Amino acid sequence: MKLTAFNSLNRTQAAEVVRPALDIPRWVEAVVDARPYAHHDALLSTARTAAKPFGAEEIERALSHHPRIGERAEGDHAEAGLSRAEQSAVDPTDTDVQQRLREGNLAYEERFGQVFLIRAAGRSPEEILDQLSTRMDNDPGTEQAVVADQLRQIALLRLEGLVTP
Ligand SMILES: NC(=O)NC1=NC(=O)NC1=O
Repeated sequence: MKLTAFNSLNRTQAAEVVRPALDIPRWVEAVVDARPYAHHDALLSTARTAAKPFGAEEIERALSHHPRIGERAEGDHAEAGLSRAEQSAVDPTDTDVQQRLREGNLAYEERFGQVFLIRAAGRSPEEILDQLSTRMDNDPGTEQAVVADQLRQIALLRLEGLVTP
């Protein structure tokens, strides 16, 4: 949707447009309530500012919307489509990659108690697998900051596609 159209929606409609980017109510409201935006950069900078910091419960809520890397999001709602597109470099028929992702995801979840989240767009399976093993060495506090940053990157990338200049 164009920025001008986004500016003219009512609050409820505008919230529905941006929610697939990041389902954190405080963030959605901040982005919606700063309208009208004079230009696209103002939208992105508001979204970036509102996405820092995230509280632990906000991260937990947002993570619940992300399928595991390698598991294709089901459904035809906006978020599932975005997730499938972001993970398009991960070939579901590559059994070696799938196996390594499955094992890596499980090990990560056992250690950190939450899904492994990475901004997958633009990354090869090898890069994702490399991040998955590298981040296993993080302590929980460090890893939580990394997860928050990945959430921010995904949110901004999605927002750029949902509301265009
Ligand atoms: N577990 C994940 O990292 N999921 C995802 N990363 C993305 O960039 N999109 C997703 O759905």
